[in-house]
Amino acid sequence: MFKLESLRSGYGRTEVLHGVDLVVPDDGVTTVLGHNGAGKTTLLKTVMGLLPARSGRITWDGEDITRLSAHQRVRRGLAWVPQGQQSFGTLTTRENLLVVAEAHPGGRGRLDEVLALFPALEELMERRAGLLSGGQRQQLSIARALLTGPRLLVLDEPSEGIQPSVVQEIEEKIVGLASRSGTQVLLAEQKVGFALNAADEYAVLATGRVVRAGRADEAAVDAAREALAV
Ligand SMILES: Nc1ncnc2c1ncn2[C@@H]1O[C@H](COP(=O)(O)OP(=O)(O)OP(=O)(O)O)[C@@H](O)[C@H]1O
Repeated sequence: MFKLESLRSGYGRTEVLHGVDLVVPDDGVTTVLGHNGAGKTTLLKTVMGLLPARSGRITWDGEDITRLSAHQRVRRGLAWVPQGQQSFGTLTTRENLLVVAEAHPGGRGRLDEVLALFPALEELMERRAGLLSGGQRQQLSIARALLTGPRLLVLDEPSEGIQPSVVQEIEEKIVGLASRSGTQVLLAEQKVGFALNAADEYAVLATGRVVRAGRADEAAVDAAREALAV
């Protein structure tokens, strides 16, 4: 289990997260819901080690990883898909994949498996990433992260700026990742439908505090909407 306990972090003198508790179950998906500025990206960056925790703990299968560098966390199996479908725009899809595949042990061997998950990318291998649609770029971003062979995939607003039909496809891939290949997923979202369809657990974040959390069952939709409306 991946666990955050009383996690605090922020920027300069400003504390943004004021003691966040959260779990990502084994083989499971946890989504963090919240409006713009609630602290979702700050939370994910602290999980990745891109921002230091000021206090509190991050543990993974019992190991305290709170003070590990981002690099050490990646080596333990964390992978990061940042907001905004980031990739190298002037490189082709193939080059974008190979840059990651070659930098990680076993990356090349995972290429076929990852392309089987995102077959749309196979037809776009020679196209520059900068010319792909938002949905295609998002698939490329997730594929790049999967080439590292992660045990926990961290995604920041994967549905942002993507047309609804593709959002559903990405949602299905994320659910499949957790249930079929046992990859844990932690994702931040603003869209309640997407967030809860894909998730086993959810937490609603408001001004850096968890104001609602629980199983992502049918009752969660109303509970999450109510918490977001406050
Ligand atoms: N680099 C930074 N320096 C200072 N303050 C920051 C920085 N990045 C974010 N903040 C502030 O931290 C707070 C939380 O921002 P954060 O980006 O974590 O929210 P979010 O929930 O991810 O929002 P969004 O959905 O808009 O990405 C906001 O008040 C924001 O202004």
